[in-house]
Amino acid sequence: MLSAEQYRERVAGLVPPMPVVRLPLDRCAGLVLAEDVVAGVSLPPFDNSAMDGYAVRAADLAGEETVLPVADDIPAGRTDVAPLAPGTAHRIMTGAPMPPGADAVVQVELTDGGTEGTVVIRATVEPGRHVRRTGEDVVAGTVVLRAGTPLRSAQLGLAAAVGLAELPVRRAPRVVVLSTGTELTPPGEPLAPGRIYESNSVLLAAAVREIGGEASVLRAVSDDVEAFLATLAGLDGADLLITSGGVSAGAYEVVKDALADRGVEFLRVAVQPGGPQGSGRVALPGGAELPVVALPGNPVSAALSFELFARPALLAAMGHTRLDRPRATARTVEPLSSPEGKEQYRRGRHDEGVVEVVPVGGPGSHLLASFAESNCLIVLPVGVADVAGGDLVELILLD
Ligand SMILES: Nc1nc2c(c(=O)[nH]1)N[C@H]1C(S)=C(S)[C@@H](COP(=O)(O)OP(=O)(O)OC[C@H]3O[C@@H](n4cnc5c(N)ncnc54)[C@H](O)[C@@H]3O)O[C@H]1N2
Ligand code: MOO
Repeated sequence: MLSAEQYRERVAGLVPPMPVVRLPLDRCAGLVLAEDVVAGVSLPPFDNSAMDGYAVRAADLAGEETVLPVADDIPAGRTDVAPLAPGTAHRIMTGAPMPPGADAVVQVELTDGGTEGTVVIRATVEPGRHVRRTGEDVVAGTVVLRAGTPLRSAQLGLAAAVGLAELPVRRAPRVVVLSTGTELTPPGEPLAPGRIYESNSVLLAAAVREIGGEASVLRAVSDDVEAFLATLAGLDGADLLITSGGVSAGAYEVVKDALADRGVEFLRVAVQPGGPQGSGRVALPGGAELPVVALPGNPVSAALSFELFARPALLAAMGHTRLDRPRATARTVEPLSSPEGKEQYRRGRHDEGVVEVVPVGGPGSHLLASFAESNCLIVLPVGVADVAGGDLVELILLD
């Protein structure tokens, strides 16, 4: 039996790094930058005003009130800005280029707001006041975003600000999710006796999309090996197949029966939930090799197996270097027990400061509602059988 850590390493090697592609900015959110990006322009690209007001020479202002002639009006976007003559002011708007010769801006609230003719300025200012200097934020020719940076809104805004329309990224992995089980009925349809609604494919596809992957769901296949193998025929472009169900010890273990002789190893991992697992590479009818992670069918087992094994593998393939969720320690308000020799993951809700954690529901891997209610996992490592109320436990923070 492999430990959770050993199995995680095995699955990590399954999905190769995604190819680098150039994508328009609006398709880059959630992906990882593949190359350093150099700014073609400085930010700001020119000295400009930080306030609506008047561009002046600071030395021209003296005493409580100065009256200056207003020689020009500079809205943002103007490109033909005349120099400021000594002893005059230009009305200027936020973001407009500073006129040559001016060294400060007086905000309009400190003036009489005069436009034609003259302005009365009721303040003095130091040189540089309310002027945003060229290159203060970014200097043209320098690296603004490093390879390996996860691209979120702030990074994409910066790329656009330095004039880039697209970025080199590792493309999203294409993950096919396939759940198996003759008992499964798609949600929305009437439920016959002995059947249950299919939920794993919805949960797993959402979990793939949450980390920026592309997920497509194949209709749940029945426990029929031929039907299962037939679905593999159309999977040439996929980067990973995630199956759920059919991997344990029963008489109708469709995934195991179909794939055990085709490159997928089925084994037990010392975790609960998530004991029975399968992983490997399957040769597709077209000749390509498809990485497969075969997860157990119990809903919480499938979810946790994705969390512990498939998620880090996909994140690494996308170019992420931080593969783990944040962890914390907190006091459990209730006692907990765990099967010896297994790493157990209990569901819990921590309070805002992550001081205390309330275990939610029991350890059973069918308890999907308590999983949905939780915002963390409580890790009970191998060797820990009993934890008393008030003891410190390690948490994986999910929110
Ligand atoms: N004799 C043994 N029986 C079982 C063992 C074992 O070691 N010996 N292991 C148990 C553990 S632990 C798990 S986990 C499950 C894993 O079983 P399978 O991966 O073969 O999954 P199934 O039998 O197909 O389903 C298990 C359970 O989950 C429900 N299920 C399956 N798929 C879905 C889905 N897409 N949406 C919602 N619910 C699903 C299914 O109806 C079953 O109730 O095996 C134990 N048994
Ligand atoms: O490993 Mo199973 O996932 O305990 O229910």
